[in-house]
Amino acid sequence: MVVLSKPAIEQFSYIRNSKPPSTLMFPQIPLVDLSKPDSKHQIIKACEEFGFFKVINHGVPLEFISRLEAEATKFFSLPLSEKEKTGQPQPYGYGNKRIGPNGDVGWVEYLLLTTNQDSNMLRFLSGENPESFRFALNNYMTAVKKMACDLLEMMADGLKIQPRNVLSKLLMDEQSDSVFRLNHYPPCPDAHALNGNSNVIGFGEHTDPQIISVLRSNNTSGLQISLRDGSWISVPPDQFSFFINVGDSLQVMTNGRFKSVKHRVLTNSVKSRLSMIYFGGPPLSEKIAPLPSLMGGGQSLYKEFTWFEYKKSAYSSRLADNRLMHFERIAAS
Ligand SMILES: C=C1C[C@]23C[C@@]1(O)CC[C@H]2[C@@]12CC[C@H](O)[C@@](C)(C(=O)O1)[C@H]2[C@@H]3C(=O)O
Ligand SMILES: O=C(O)CCC(=O)C(=O)O
Ligand SMILES: [Fe+2]
Repeated sequence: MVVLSKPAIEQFSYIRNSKPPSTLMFPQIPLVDLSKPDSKHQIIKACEEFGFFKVINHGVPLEFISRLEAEATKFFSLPLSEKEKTGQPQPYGYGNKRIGPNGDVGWVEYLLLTTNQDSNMLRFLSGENPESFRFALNNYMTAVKKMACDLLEMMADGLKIQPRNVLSKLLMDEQSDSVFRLNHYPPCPDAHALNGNSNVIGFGEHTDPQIISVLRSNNTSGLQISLRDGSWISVPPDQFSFFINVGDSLQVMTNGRFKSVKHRVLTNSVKSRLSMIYFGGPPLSEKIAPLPSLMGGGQSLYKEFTWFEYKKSAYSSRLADNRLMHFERIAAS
């Protein structure tokens, strides 16, 4: 990570904390225990109320998680010139502070990869031992994709939709346009010194455009989600669990019954944060529309569009923009 001088750090956005961090902690993040028989109902409730939940007893081997964390830590510890050999994230590669193509910045460096075998995402990797990095990525991504598909099937069951693979088959498709991201947020010690009671933005507020996102981080706090009333709550970190985001596409497919969750990451002044996120997306040609059984005889809240069209529009937007707004159908009065 490039070390910024004080004037340069001022280009980052700050969040002023009105309350001390402890009172911002919110313990009631929905918790889904996949070993319990009623977990599908918990999932539906969480997707409707928060668009977000935490998963335990997930079945992803801890060894896959710690192996990838070790490889990612090694990669981000390389000199900048080495990391840059991976190529710029256009759209896949190594990125530093600039997020997306439209001027967003954050106190973060990252690796963005496609999971599509055809595109041979792993050729983007550089570093000392790309083979062991590839191996760790493959094991982790296979296990997390399987969990994402299991969750989507439980959602279909809970929503009484048949066949139960109606959502998961989009991730299983060979042409699935899924993405994998490793984010490294170095400590940002200058934030408090410069601005007193405030935090620097690591990753600005946004919703994820895909169907479902599966996030795992180390034990450093920073992730926040926005509630319906617009307030932000901190998600206590848990390195042994996964956090699930409803994406914009799943909001549309459930005709607004599930809500995509607005989230952001604040930097920590002492510890670095490392997160790994699988964004499960459909094939580019897939039509994103409400599932017929969720229309209840009513109208779709959204215009018809393909994932290609939505992605194109998303990539011409800023991080905090409401991307779904352009695809909402105006209700006839
Ligand atoms: C500013 C942007 C970064 C982003 C593409 C976009 O134009 C708007 C959506 C952003 C987002 C958020 C979720 C994922 O991290 C991501 C990979 C995605 O699919 O959409 C990022 C994009 C990115 O970093 O390129
Ligand atoms: O790094 C994190 O914890 C979340 C980042 C995020 O929301 C994203 O990459 O889309
Ligand atoms: Fe996100």
